[in-house]
Amino acid sequence: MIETTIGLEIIEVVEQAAIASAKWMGMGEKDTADEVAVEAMRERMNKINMRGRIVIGEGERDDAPMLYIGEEVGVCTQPNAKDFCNPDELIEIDIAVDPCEGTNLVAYGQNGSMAVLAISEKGGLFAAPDFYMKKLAAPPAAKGHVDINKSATENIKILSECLKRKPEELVVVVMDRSRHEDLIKEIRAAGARVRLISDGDVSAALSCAFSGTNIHALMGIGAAPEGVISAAAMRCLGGHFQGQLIYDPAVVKTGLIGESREGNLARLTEMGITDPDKVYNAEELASGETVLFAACGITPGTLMNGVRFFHGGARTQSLVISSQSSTARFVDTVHMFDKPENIQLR
Ligand SMILES: O=C(COP(=O)(O)O)[C@@H](O)[C@H](O)[C@H](O)[C@H](O)COP(=O)(O)O
Ligand SMILES: [Mn+2]
Ligand SMILES: [Mn+2]
Repeated sequence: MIETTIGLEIIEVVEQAAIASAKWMGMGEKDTADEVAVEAMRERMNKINMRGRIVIGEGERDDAPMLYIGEEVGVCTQPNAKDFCNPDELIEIDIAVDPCEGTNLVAYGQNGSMAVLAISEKGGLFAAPDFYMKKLAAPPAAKGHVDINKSATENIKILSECLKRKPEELVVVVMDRSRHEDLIKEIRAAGARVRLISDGDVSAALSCAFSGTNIHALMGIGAAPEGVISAAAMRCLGGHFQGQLIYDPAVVKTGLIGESREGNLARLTEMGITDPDKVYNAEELASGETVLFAACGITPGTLMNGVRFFHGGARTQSLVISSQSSTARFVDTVHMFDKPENIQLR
């Protein structure tokens, strides 16, 4: 239902955000790389005949005025909507966005950044606070076998059995943060190899669902909003994803959560989260009947190329995943800005 309503327009949404941000690649200005992506994403989204509401957006972390949580997007949410569409005929949809996932990666010209979003019917995406989240992602063959409550050692053994690989043939992605020192030691001691990333754990989670990426698991703590977006993709792809909110500042001493455990717990209660220790699986974080996910590479990544500019145009690569049609479409697009003289085949 959602897929036919919005069609392939969401590809353009992530493409426009990625192109805008890629213009700032390597310029050392992370805020600008982020802002232009947000603006481009919002502008294109507001041209779609839909009644959308942002449930995960820019607001909390960056105090940004656009694509904030609760913002209504789409032609059919505008005051003059009735001139263009019949809003009553359209279902309301919830949208989780990260227009520039990996702002540091873009600013410093490093791999793994993307413009990304997830969509579902109203209430179909967990409205996660901008807290941390402990995450475990793994390939479909290990779904339901690995478990975030088990130790990394146990999970590596399970992964090894499910994927029919020796531990040393496994690669686990972990964010390069001091909070992961013990985790990294444990993974290595269990025989698996560790790929450390400075940012961009959505790309890492997603990569677990595709064989051939040489990424077999994501372990450790990243941001909760990115966890929901990753879960949306993993749910559609049948991959394993679990997430658990982190509210205790003793676990992650800096960053997204407040300084008091009690204050953080109170905030979760206010948001209606009654069991703060709950382990959510992909189907709970993205529970809607229909879930769509779209991403476009800004800088090169495991699954998608980054934006490549040429004289008069650009080429992008996106990934659109739908639970409705059970498809994962890799979309390669040539954008012709000024009638380029030369369009390369690949
Ligand atoms: O790397 C990330 C940054 O995202 P963005 O702000 O959109 O560029 C995310 O993939 C991480 O999940 C997460 O935001 C990060 O782990 C939280 O930041 P930190 O406190 O540096 O670990
Ligand atoms: Mn992000
Ligand atoms: Mn971002």
